[in-house]
Amino acid sequence: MKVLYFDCFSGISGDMVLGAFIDLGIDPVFLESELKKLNIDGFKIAAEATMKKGISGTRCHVVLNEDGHHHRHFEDIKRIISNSSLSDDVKKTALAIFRRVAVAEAKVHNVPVEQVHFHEVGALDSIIDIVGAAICFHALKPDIIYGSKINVGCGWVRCAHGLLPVPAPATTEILCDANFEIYSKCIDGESATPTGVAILAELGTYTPTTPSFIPEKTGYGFGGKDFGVLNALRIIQGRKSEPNQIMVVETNVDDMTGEMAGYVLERLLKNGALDAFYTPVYMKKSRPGIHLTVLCEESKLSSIEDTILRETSTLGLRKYPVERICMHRYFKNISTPLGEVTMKIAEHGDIHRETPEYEDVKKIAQESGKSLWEVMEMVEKYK
Ligand SMILES: O=C([S-])c1cc(C(=O)S)c[n+]([C@@H]2O[C@H](COP(=O)(O)O)[C@@H](O)[C@H]2O)c1
Ligand code: NI
Repeated sequence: MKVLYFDCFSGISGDMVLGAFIDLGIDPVFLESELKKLNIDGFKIAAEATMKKGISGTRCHVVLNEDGHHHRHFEDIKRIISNSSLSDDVKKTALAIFRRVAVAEAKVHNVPVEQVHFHEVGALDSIIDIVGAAICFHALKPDIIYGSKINVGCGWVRCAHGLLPVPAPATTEILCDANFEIYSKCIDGESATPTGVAILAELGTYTPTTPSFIPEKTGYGFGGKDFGVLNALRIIQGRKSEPNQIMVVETNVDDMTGEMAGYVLERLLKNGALDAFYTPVYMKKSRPGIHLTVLCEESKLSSIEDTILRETSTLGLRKYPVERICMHRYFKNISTPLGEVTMKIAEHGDIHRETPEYEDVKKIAQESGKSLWEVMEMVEKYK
């Protein structure tokens, strides 16, 4: 299982993310050629291997020519990304990151999301940072990205609105919709930007302490400012064995129709649940209700939580980690006089169990006119 750990000891910005990904091994030529699929001119990726505070890493920034300094609305940005020839996965991730920035700006400036007018954040370099991060993410295909506490800096930052407090209002709103702890230490200035925080909030899972995994390599992406301390995002890449720990997410509802309940299970399984099921319960005021249980990997937690809160009538949910034991499973085909049957084999220690796939047994029973019992007995003789 591939792990990336974003160590945000001096915050995170779009440039720092791209720099760290390139330092980790993403080819800048590949990145630029993918970005050209946006069909917009006026930019170049400048990635330079360099040293800061004696540490080698990569400084990456987007170089814009005159055409690049456009102001855009969220609608324009959505159109550019959707109409590009990037993969659907990259488009989906980039749009989700941008939406976080747009929702935050809408809230801060009290305008509808679609009409958010990006001056700095919407400038071409943010599009490049966000789409670039999505490209790197889908190229590396991590199973999980962990994110540390974020050192956001302190003081004031000068931007198009004037002098704003750090973290900037947009950054703060993005953080309010994420689940990352923030702090400020040793940095006078803005170390976490809206773009950087939105990327981490979308791709990452917060971890208050260093996660347990086997580190394999590191990438340092330098920021452009000099804060006196090392201004870099460090991504540590590593691996850990397949999770034997999964999450259980639960909620109770008593005011959904049966049709809605069925739909919710379909959505949950589509959005990454390992299993999802209902148990009948009696709730307050003796109301018959349903208890929803969802099993999922930690990396799918935010998608599962979102589905439950969006698609059910619940006002909250519970979640907790559980250990699981999985038997090793594989398949083999056997030939019988009535046709091929796939056997599912499950093993654990000295336990060995072979079971015919139900759909194969059913098909043979229907085609031969025999009962399911007779077909099962017949299969036993040929396995
Ligand atoms: O462009 C806008 S509207 C803007 C809003 C805010 C608010 O907090 S509101 C902040 N900023 C600042 O712009 C720069 C660029 O940010 P990136 O995420 O594009 O790197 C940064 O200093 C923001 O705090 C812009
Ligand atoms: Ni703003």
